[in-house]
Amino acid sequence: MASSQVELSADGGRVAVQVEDKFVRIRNVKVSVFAVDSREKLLEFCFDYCYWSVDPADPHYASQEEVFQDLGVSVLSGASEGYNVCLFAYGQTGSGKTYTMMGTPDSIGLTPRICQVCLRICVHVFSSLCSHFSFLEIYNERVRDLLRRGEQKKRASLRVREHPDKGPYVQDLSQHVVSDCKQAMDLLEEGIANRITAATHNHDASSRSHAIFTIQYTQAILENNLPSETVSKINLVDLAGSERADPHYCRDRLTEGSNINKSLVTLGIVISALAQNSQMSSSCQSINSMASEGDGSTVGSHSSSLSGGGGGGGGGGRRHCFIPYRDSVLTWLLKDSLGGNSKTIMIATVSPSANSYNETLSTLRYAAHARNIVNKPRVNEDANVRLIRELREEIDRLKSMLLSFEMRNPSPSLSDERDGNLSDIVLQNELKVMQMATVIFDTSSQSLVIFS
Ligand SMILES: Nc1ncnc2c1ncn2[C@@H]1O[C@H](COP(=O)(O)OP(=O)(O)OP(=O)(O)O)[C@@H](O)[C@H]1O
Repeated sequence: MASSQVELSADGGRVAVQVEDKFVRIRNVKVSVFAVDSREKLLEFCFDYCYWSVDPADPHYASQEEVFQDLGVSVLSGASEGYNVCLFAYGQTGSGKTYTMMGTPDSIGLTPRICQVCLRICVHVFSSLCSHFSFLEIYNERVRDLLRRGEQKKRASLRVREHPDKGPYVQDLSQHVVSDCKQAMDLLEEGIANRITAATHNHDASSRSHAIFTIQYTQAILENNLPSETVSKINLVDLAGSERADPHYCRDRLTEGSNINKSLVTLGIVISALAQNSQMSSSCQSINSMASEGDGSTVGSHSSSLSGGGGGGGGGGRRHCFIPYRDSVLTWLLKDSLGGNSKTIMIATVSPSANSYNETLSTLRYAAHARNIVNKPRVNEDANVRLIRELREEIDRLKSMLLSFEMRNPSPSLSDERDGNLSDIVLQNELKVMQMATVIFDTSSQSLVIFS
């Protein structure tokens, strides 16, 4: 990209963005090379992956396949390990969010590719198990089902509710069982066609809503000789143009402007608060680990209690920020994806043109913030199977304690009482495990498919 300063972008502006390996550089072309002022001419950002996809003839051009191999494959591997995964595209209008997430008929994007592979895995590996798809849009802070048919279609807006364990969800959102690729592609096309779009100053089919496509992916596995189900959720999100967070945009469409604004502005607040909390936790952890390095006897205990502290407490006497997830429908629905039980990837799409300098810089800063967030994903395993595994681990731990106790105290009179207590606990746990294992076999023998 050595010649990028003199290249012109599609909108006639000078190319102001350079991509090299994991770095994106943005040049402020208004600042003269000789100027002596406080404005910076070149700013650099580092991300996990950076792609250049302006001109297919460019040797550095990143194809949809390349993006899928990096990001789509990690979404699928996260889901197959039992994690919730979220991938969302953020950027100004016309910068390529929908192209990246959905693609075009000639160049399909991440969502159809992920669906296809997901279904292939379900069909070949899990024989009769299949995935559930749903597709919604958030428009003017209202949730619309993009896959609702017939009479039900008339019910315009759906309610968001929150389950104490499963988190926020959309009540009455249609779920579609899909068993082959054709069905999946038809559903995707139907949903995309139902999305609200409009012409904007630089994009004649601009998405005015935030779209969330969800795949619920169920796997049956055999763990410690017990059948178990893990259910992972893949959220694929195509946001409306980020300039809608700017109060000066869309003055003529006041209602739409202000509502889309609300979701995107709240998203910005949530991301920066989460990044701040994550940084605070990591600095507390390093202070604690430095402290415990000086006092070798207690290594580990402090740092593990801190990392388990969730979003509220926090150590070191400093308070974690409140995260206003419920201030907008988008952040409420993506609560887990943004700061909880999910492996999340943010794709920031930018225009290479100098005409979009401010918007591009703000998108890159946004993404740099989001990169600091540390989520706490966990495998969504069956609660009973998890309990059995924990009890078995406890039994093993108690048995080894008993053994070492007996070895250290050969005189029976000293250790009798303690031995008796430990043996009782081991026995009780073993009984619990047996009872639970029987219940799981009884209730699940009809519904689970175990792959060989
Ligand atoms: N990397 C790319 N290669 C080829 N065409 C692209 C690429 N990125 C975007 N486009 C094309 O540019 C146009 C705008 O892209 P797209 O619809 O993805 O923008 P967007 O960010 O989703 O915009 P909006 O927020 O307004 O919906 C589309 O015609 C799309 O096909």
